[in-house]
Amino acid sequence: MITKRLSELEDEDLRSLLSRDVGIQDVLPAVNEIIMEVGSKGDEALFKYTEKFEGAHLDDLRVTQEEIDLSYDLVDDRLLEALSSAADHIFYFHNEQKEHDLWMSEASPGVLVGQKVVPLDSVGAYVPGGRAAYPSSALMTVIPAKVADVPRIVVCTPPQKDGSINPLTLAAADMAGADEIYKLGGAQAIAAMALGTDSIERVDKIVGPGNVYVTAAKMLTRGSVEIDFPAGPSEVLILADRTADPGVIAADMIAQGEHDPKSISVFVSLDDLLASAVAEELNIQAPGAARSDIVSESLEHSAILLADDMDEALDFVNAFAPEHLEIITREPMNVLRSIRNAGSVFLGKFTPVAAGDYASGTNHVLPTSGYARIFSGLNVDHFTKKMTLQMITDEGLLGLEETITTLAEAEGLLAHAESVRRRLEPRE
Ligand SMILES: NC(=O)c1ccc[n+]([C@@H]2O[C@H](COP(=O)([O-])OP(=O)(O)OC[C@H]3O[C@@H](n4cnc5c(N)ncnc54)[C@H](O)[C@@H]3O)[C@@H](O)[C@H]2O)c1
Ligand SMILES: N[C@H](CO)Cc1c[nH]c[nH+]1
Ligand SMILES: [Zn+2]
Repeated sequence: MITKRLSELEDEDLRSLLSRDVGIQDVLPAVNEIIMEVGSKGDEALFKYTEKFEGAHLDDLRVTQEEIDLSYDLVDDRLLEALSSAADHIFYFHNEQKEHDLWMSEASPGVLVGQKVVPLDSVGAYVPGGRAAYPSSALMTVIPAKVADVPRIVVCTPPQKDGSINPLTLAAADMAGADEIYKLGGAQAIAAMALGTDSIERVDKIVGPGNVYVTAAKMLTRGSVEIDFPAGPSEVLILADRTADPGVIAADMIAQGEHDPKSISVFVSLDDLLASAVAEELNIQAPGAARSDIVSESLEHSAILLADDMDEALDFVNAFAPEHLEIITREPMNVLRSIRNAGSVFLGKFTPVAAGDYASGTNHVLPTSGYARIFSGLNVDHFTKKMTLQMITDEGLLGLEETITTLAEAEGLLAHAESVRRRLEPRE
């Protein structure tokens, strides 16, 4: 764990914090081999890798309706209620986020311009399931696709050793509205959805989080398929002043660390005493964490950084571009004004990342490794495309004639100019 003043960070430490190398480069050759094999051998490769990585021997990858029905029987009612409450909030938020299907507006007399939003034909949602089961990610990936009205939503998630899918994940995928569910994980799942096999018809776009193998596969198959963005090992940056509770900050760092040994938690403190108190709290809480092995590996490459003032802290936050940003200060909304790069922002001391992970309704599939500089988290727009529209009257075209013909002639494209003039000439 790096514990330093921001101004005293070595260049190398700063570079490594900002670049967050989670080892994608190291796994590229192995992942590429898996993708090539799925491309050449199809289902045969999928069965082979499922046996190798999940230890499950399968004859069929598609989940049956009986298995879906059984999953509801296997899951406790209390869990189903929690799923359904989370789903309600996620539907609410994404319905609010949805753009108008169609609009037209008069740019100048007789010139109507507009836009029609159209859902993609098919999407594949990857739902992780290696070190933990992620029913919540089934809701987060399928619900926005449903809200966008995508007609074919495919889910892939790794099976357990006995060949079944975690029943809560299965119930969540079904409850959210998945049309096809496959027992398939890792790079082989991404390759199957991108390239298609006898069992799985290819999709137009793949979304969803995953470990380095999944993220590397999404990056390598881009070209055959569109992807959302790299959503790899989870991360949090907490920015806090002396009003914050050190025990809460440590708990939130540990919560993110329990996802993956490659997860990273950074605390930027505006107060020296608070920084030491958080370090102490981490020492107390981390050994007792349920997944203490994963947490301690994650904390090794995490950091507590001391800022001299708010400006220095904000420059670092924007350069780091965290997946999750918690702002626990006296006036979090004031701080928000200066934030440009973060996947999702959690404002105030009663707003833990876990609320967004499960229940408040915002999406928890978010860009990691600094990609929040250029990508937005998963949202309804990821499942749609926009067609522009125009409808022009004779009066409108007359008003545009001079601009069109002048520019068309300047480009030497005289037929363009003629296509306008011809419409405006009186017919004999
Ligand atoms: N950024 C986000 O939005 C977000 C959201 C939720 C979860 N996550 C992240 O998703 C990840 C989930 O990871 P996970 O491992 O639990 O599940 P996972 O489903 O992503 O990965 C499991 C798969 O990895 C493959 N795999 C494992 N070892 C391999 C090897 N040596 N070679 C090739 N393939 C191998 C296997 O096929 C296995 O099915 C975590 O890193 C978590 O932080 C990110
Ligand atoms: N924090 C994860 C996103 O990085 C999402 C998640 C799912 N379950 C629990 N947490
Ligand atoms: Zn989480």
